[in-house]
Amino acid sequence: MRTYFKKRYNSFKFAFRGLNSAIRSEPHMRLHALSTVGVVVAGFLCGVTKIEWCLLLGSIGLVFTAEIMNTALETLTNLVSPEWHQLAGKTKDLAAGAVLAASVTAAVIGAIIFLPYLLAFVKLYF
Ligand SMILES: Nc1ncnc2c1ncn2[C@@H]1O[C@H](COP(=O)(O)OP(=O)(O)OP(=O)(O)O)[C@@H](O)[C@H]1O
Repeated sequence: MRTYFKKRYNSFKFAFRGLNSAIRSEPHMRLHALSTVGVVVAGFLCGVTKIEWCLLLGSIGLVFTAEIMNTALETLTNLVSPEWHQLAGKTKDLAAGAVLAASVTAAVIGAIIFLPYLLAFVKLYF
């Protein structure tokens, strides 16, 4: 039982190490972190509903997950194929495509949620 908990503890430790490494070494991750702060502040300012919070947080998680998987695949590709190879390029392009798909989805969800609040604000004050 003690070994079980020790193993789970180590798994979390390694996972947090990966998250920390991604945030420290990837400029895109810092951009995502900054966008996250912006979205959370905007969410509080607009007073978004519970469902809207869930959609926003889900989108944030989706983008972070895609970016970390992209970093993992880039790192592995650099290890396995540091020299130019068509398949290495394809792997990196696919991983980058996943980040783009997640980011566009998050941007559209953000626009659907925040635009009505923005329009209401504009109508009220202008
Ligand atoms: N070993 C390789 N063989 C073939 N093409 C590669 C290789 N490495 C990179 N490429 C091509 O160059 C593009 C950019 O690769 P790079 O490793 O610079 O990724 P990046 O998207 O700039 O990463 P970062 O997230 O660090 O900015 C890849 O998407 C791929 O098309």
